[in-house]
Amino acid sequence: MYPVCLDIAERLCVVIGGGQVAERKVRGLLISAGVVRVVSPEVTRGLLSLIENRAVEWRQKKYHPSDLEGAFLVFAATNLSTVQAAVHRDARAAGLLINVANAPQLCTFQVPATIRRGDLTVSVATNGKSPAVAAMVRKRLEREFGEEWALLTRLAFLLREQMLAEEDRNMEVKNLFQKILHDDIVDWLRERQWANIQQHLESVLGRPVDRELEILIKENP
Ligand SMILES: C[C@@]1(CC(=O)O)c2cc3[nH]c(cc4nc(cc5[nH]c(cc(n2)[C@H]1CCC(=O)O)[C@@](C)(CC(=O)O)[C@@H]5CCC(=O)O)C(CC(=O)O)=C4CCC(=O)O)c(CCC(=O)O)c3CC(=O)O
Ligand SMILES: NC(=O)C1=CN([C@@H]2O[C@H](COP(=O)(O)OP(=O)(O)OC[C@H]3O[C@@H](n4cnc5c(N)ncnc54)[C@H](O)[C@@H]3O)[C@@H](O)[C@H]2O)C=CC1
Repeated sequence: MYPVCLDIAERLCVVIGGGQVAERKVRGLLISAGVVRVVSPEVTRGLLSLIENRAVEWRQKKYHPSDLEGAFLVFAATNLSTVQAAVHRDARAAGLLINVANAPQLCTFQVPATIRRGDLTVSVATNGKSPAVAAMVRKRLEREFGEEWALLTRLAFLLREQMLAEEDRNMEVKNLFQKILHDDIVDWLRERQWANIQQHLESVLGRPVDRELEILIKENP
């Protein structure tokens, strides 16, 4: 398995099945701004409320190959192995990326356990060997990585944007971030110790960082 981050914004993701597993996949897709179509005679309460809010399209019927038209990603998440096999076969034939919830060996992609802190994403996979271990590691990461990591990522982005706009930059960016990113800055961000952050950044960069900090503070008072 080779991990990648897919841009699914505004792309159609078709989920066959409407149980708990389908619902979990749908929620993950919506977080990443995917356009979701669910095909299933029945759906969970959770899916129903997403459908009622028009966050998800529902084809209230059994799977038919035409349901895959226009898809970028396909998920087979029914409880019937014959349906699972048919969706897998049709998606493969159409050259689509396919996740088969009951058959890791048939998946062309698998879904990792994931935490998100702003633009920071941490995903955990076990090559399909133990999703429960993946979920366990995800829970640990949730405790270890708080919302301050969203701030750190945002701040680094604001600083990096400026660095990349300047000339003679490549070596510099790497060296500067080695100096900027240490454990203390994570603590300062958690505690909103803006003065310490400002002092540290200005001593490394040798320039004022009022603009970047103003943006960050406005977003995270
Ligand atoms: C291959 C893969 C395909 C895919 O779905 O993408 C797959 C396959 C299977 N899962 C099964 C079971 C469970 N899956 C979970 C949970 C999750 N499963 C997820 C991913 C994956 N599951 C992919 C591999 C990822 C990896 O590399 O590890 C997570 C990470 C992501 C997500 O689904 O969003 C999400 C946790 C999210 C989180 O908590 O953060 C739980 C726990 C629970 O439900 O609480 C159980 C019960 C306990 C257990 O079995 O371990 C079964 C047996 C079905 C049966 O027996 O009927 C199969 C089929 C098989 O293994 O044959
Ligand atoms: N990959 C994963 O993370 C996990 C996978 N599984 C596997 O995922 C599958 C689904 O699990 P659950 O959601 O718990 O099952 P479930 O029984 O709650 O839901 C099955 C869904 O499939 C729908 N369905 C049945 N026939 C259909 C058809 N012809 N066309 C379209 N939809 C149809 C049903 O209406 C129902 O909504 C099972 O095969 C299970 O073994 C189970 C746990 C975790």
